[in-house]
Amino acid sequence: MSKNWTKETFTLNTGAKIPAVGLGTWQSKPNEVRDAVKAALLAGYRHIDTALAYGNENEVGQGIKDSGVPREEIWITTKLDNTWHHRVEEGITSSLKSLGTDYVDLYLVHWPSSTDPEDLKKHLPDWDFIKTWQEMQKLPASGRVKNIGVSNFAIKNLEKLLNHESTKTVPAVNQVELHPNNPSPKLLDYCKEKGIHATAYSCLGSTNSPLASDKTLAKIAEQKGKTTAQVLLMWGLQRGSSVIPKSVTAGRIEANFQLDGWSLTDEEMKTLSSLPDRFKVCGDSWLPIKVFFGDDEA
Ligand SMILES: NC(=O)C1=CN([C@@H]2O[C@H](COP(=O)(O)OP(=O)(O)OC[C@H]3O[C@@H](n4cnc5c(N)ncnc54)[C@H](OP(=O)(O)O)[C@@H]3O)[C@@H](O)[C@H]2O)C=CC1
Ligand SMILES: O=C1CO[C@H](CO)[C@@H](O)[C@@H]1O
Repeated sequence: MSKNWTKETFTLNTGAKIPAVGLGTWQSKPNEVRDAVKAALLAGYRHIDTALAYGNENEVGQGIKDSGVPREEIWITTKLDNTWHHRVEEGITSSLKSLGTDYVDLYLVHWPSSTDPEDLKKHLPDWDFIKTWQEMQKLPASGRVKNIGVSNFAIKNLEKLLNHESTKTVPAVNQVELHPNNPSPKLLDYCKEKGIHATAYSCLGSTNSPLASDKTLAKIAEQKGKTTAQVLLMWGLQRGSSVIPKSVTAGRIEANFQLDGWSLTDEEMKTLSSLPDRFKVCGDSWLPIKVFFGDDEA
């Protein structure tokens, strides 16, 4: 059954409603991201994804103000950087200041890696993401963070977190890489079972996406009279994940939001979920510890 996805939300375990489609901003360059955020909000987007690590929170905040859309109508997600795990309070304070807002709707632990700021090849010896989550859990009481969640958490990391005695708040969201070349059905099922909403990042396969030349995807898009990007977004949405396509190109920002009143059939969904190729945009080789264990793949 087709939906009007541009108005649709997913309800989180806190009762909050995250808009199904958002704008990604990783690799959106300075002087581009401000206009991209404004263009997206004027096109109807109500969800913007950023991170301290992207170095663009300031411009994202400016784009939001330029748009004239009231703050309370917009869902803002930002993320705690790996080298800030032992400074959660400072991390959120810095992000709020850069964004020029009093609160964010969602604050995520960007990776389950407490990286030593003095040496990016090292993990902090006395700090892991369990301690980080203890600090994260304190944030909603202040009103400066409406919901807390995680990102890039494989099942093994989620199990460790959920089974720890200090975990009182189940993450509202796990933001992970999801596209037909990295569909992660086991991880998606696990999140669903635990009441954790999954947001799909690199949902188009990111920059230089191998999916851009996938013949099966191209055929489905042609048959439906849609772009391959629109089909990829619909595939993500129909699996129950919110999607956050990044673009700094006005025409693409608009086209990526044309997701109302059509759908993929069960057969098309199955075909796209069974593409044989596998690739990951964001691996863990750059981190001091392993965070993926294969259970996010499959
Ligand atoms: N939590 C995490 O660790 C991560 C989170 N993310 C988040 O997810 C967002 C999306 O992921 P990202 O990796 O950026 O990649 P996406 O899968 O969103 O792809 C972005 C790329 O696709 C291009 N593009 C966008 N729309 C179209 C279109 N309609 N037709 C053709 N090309 C198009 C963009 O180009 P152009 O801009 O030039 O138009 C850009 O090169 C990020 O921006 C970030 O906010 C991403 C990675 C990791
Ligand atoms: O959001 C992100 C974009 O990619 C980066 C490099 O892999 C990461 O910092 C992060 O996952």
